[in-house]
Amino acid sequence: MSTVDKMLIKGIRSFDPENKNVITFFKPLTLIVGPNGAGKTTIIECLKLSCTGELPPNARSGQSFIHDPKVAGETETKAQIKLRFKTAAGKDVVCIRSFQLTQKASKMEYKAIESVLQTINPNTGEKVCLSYRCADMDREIPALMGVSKAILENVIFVHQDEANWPLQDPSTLKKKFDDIFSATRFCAIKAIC
Ligand SMILES: Nc1ncnc2c1ncn2[C@@H]1O[C@H](COP(=O)(O)OP(=O)(O)OP(=O)(O)O)[C@@H](O)[C@H]1O
Repeated sequence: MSTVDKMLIKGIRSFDPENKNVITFFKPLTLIVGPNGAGKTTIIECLKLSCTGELPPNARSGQSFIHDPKVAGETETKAQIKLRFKTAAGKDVVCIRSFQLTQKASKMEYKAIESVLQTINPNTGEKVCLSYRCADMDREIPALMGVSKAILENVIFVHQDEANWPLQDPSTLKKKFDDIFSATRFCAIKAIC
């Protein structure tokens, strides 16, 4: 079974860009407790983004997900999420995703600037790069974890704003079930008697 070990968050929502906030996850369970606005949802959002590449539903294409530079009187925030997990095969893997939010003349500009997926050689401790491309990482991480992207997005790290999807309209529900059960990978067979 794959396990999430540690996550570093810098410059995401209320997480300060100047400090390295590290969350360590414990076995068999980690409870995240805190007052309203403390950042509990942000932790789940960062786990989901790290594993699937998907921004939260209320992120305004990334702009409201990155710590607002105006809070510190700056014009730019550099943000990073670093996730360390063990694959289903027991290998240590690190995923690093970096972002930037810049105040331009009339609007804020969000950019995903670099990403890297590394594995750690257990004998030497040396880091070996598996991928630099976001699209490859978004595919490779669920495969390394042994969990589909649809399960990570809709079940394990489901966002609180989207948690009622089982009660949504029939077409949304069908699409989610098709994704979860990979129905689109199989051709439909209908028997007529
Ligand atoms: N772009 C941003 N820049 C700076 N701070 C932000 C930004 N977006 C959101 N915040 C702050 O981040 C915090 C978001 O917290 P989050 O929703 O993760 O908290 P929570 O612990 O899940 O709260 P609740 O219990 O109310 O669900 C809030 O305090 C909000 O004001």
